[in-house]
Amino acid sequence: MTIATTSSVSNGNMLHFNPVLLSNEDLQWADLSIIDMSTYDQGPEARQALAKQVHDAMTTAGFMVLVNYGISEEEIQRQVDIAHTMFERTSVEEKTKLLSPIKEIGRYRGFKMRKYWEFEHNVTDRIEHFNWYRDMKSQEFPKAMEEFLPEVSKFSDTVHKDVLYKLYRLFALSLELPSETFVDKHKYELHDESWFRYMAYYDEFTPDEEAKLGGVWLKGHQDFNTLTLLFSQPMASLQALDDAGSWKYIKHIPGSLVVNCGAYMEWYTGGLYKAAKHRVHAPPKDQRNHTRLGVFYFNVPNDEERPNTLLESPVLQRAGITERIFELGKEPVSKDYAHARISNTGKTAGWKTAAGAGGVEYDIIGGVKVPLYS
Ligand SMILES: O=C(O)CCC(=O)C(=O)O
Ligand SMILES: [Fe+2]
Repeated sequence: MTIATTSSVSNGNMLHFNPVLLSNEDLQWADLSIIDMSTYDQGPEARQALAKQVHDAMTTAGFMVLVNYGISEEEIQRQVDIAHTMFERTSVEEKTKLLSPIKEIGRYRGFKMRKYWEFEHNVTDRIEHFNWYRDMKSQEFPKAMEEFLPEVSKFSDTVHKDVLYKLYRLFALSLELPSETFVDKHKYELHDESWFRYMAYYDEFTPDEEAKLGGVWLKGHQDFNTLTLLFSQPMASLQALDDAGSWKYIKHIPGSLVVNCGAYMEWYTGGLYKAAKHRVHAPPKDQRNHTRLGVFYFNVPNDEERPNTLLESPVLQRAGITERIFELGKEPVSKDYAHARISNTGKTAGWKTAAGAGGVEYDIIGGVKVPLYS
């Protein structure tokens, strides 16, 4: 068994996480659009050009990479350091006390410990995560995070009210919808099941376990939420499935933000925008034996929203989309569907089935067909 080494040095009250060095191996990279947000406030033409890029990225891979979006590389590293400090300094007893009520009520707030998700051939995951709501007063945090809570709160607010809202305004523009269409469905002030996450993948499968999983650390899937924001990390590990059926690594651009289209955005656009098919694979040899530690935001609509196709979009109309994904009034309710998806992740037959390369299995969750990719 390999021992995952997480190199860290102490900096006052804080541990510093040393990210793995970039790989020198010749890897197959996904060809994703890079969107430079520095032009967002440079007038209607510049914004229209960004919206066009969003449209093109979302109608193809369902992935895009933002640069110059207002959060620096240092600020991301600071969040990773807080995550590292918190994971290292929180006892198993405290983590157990703050366990996510995943099974009980399908909610992520709190910790998911390793080995909870069940994958192929009876192998369980090696992923630990801690999740929080943007209304941070509504939950308990581990003690080791307490002194950092004001800055975590500031970071979370900026991600939602600045980065995400700008993105939603670009999405609306790209669909020729009123500017606040998506902002109004994902209001900062209202409650929903969106979750921020610190997520650690420990490189500690036995060779036998890893062989049973074909080197896959998290099976190919689509996120169910509207958009996922993944702060880029140096370990080559996240992969996108391209149209030719090949998995390609997503290249690290320091300080960038990987944006992933989820199922709700696919529903809102009647399938015009594609929920990104992605997975997490073991890194190349020169990045082994290092923990992969990242920061994420998974955004879902406010609790009472019922995501369905926005047929009023002239872009959808021109694309010939005339039917809603759900009959009016039969759409899942955001808070209920989140419950169904969260409680079933890593637990259904689809997650446990080894279909072989290129295979797709389906679970039915909340009446919706949910694919998993091998
Ligand atoms: O770890 C990553 O980069 C992606 C994680 C992921 O796909 C998920 O949690 O849904
Ligand atoms: Fe995902």
